[in-house]
Amino acid sequence: MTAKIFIDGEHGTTGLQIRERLAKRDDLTLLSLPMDDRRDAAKRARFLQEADIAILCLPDDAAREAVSLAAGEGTRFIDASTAHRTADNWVYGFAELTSGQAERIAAADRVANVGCYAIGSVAMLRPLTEAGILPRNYPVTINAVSGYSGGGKQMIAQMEDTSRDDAIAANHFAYALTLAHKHLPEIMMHGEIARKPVFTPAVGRFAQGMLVNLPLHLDLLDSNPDMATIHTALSDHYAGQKHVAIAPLGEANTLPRLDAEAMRDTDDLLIHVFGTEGGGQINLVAALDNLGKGASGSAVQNLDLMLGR
Ligand SMILES: NC(=O)C1=CN([C@@H]2O[C@H](COP(=O)(O)OP(=O)(O)OC[C@H]3O[C@@H](n4cnc5c(N)ncnc54)[C@H](OP(=O)(O)O)[C@@H]3O)[C@@H](O)[C@H]2O)C=CC1
Ligand SMILES: CC(=O)N[C@@H](CCC(=O)OP(=O)(O)O)C(=O)O
Repeated sequence: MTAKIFIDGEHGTTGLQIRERLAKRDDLTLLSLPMDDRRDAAKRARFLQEADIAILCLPDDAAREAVSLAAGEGTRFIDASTAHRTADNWVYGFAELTSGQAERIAAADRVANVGCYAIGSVAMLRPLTEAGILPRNYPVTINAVSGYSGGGKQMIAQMEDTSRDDAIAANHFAYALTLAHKHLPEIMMHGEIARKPVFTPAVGRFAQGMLVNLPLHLDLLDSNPDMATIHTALSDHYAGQKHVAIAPLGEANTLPRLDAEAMRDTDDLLIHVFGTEGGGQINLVAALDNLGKGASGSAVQNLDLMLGR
């Protein structure tokens, strides 16, 4: 029997990408609302109740509402919004997070899909905190740049349509300048760090792609590790994984630059360990597509786990 899937918000940026990934699947039946009905609560409720799994690609409040619209109907959820990423009774939808996470997702009724900056950050933090290399109270700094599709339909329009009153002219801008970005609780909880990071995201004039930088002073880490120790800890953590990989050590000597669009149109995340041996510092950099492993790609990976595919 095919599984019934409803993408609530399928006409938005994340929803469209999930629909494209699922379109050719014959093991699924997609319940689909026309664009004009996308905000019709009664029609959404019908599909939310009928679906085996509903994937929510909505703003936070609408995602919470969608869960309540299907209350008691046995629908399983994957929520792409920020609403449930640190909530009790929701499993965090990063299958490679730690041992057993893929199995927890497979068994879950409620999966909170990852945030794009958050998965980049957590993917680098968690192996180091788990290995006892990064003290949980380390003063973490995270700098990142995202493609503008990370801001959804609104930011895409602001970046692409210069005639709009709210058009954005900048080619590259920093934001979240009050240091209170909504991904911070998620990064802290799943990265297992105790001190709030200084997180400065930015957006560039490209549609999809992301670099997340985590610079570290090696003498402030436990046992003053060298670059190879960090590289090994990351490689061991993700050994055998298909969607998370660690680039070879020493790349900094051969790569003149790192393209923020390097992982565009993939569902994979690639971690680099940059620095100079003996230099006392490293910069870990996660490269991903904000709509791939940062959103829609992860959602489909979680869906497959939940369906036992
Ligand atoms: N873009 C990205 O890279 C990522 C996004 N996410 C998260 O995924 C979710 C969706 O984001 P994104 O796809 O970018 O956003 P978009 O704005 O592109 O799409 C959201 C969709 O939801 C619809 N919608 C809004 N409010 C309601 C409502 N009350 N009832 C029904 N439908 C509604 C919108 O319709 P309308 O056109 O009428 O506004 C639109 O179709 C967000 O929570 C976002 O934070 C997560 C990771 C990365
Ligand atoms: C470029 C841009 O605006 N990015 C979004 C985050 C995108 C993302 O991860 O989505 P969630 O909102 O679901 O966490 C932001 O900073 O708010």
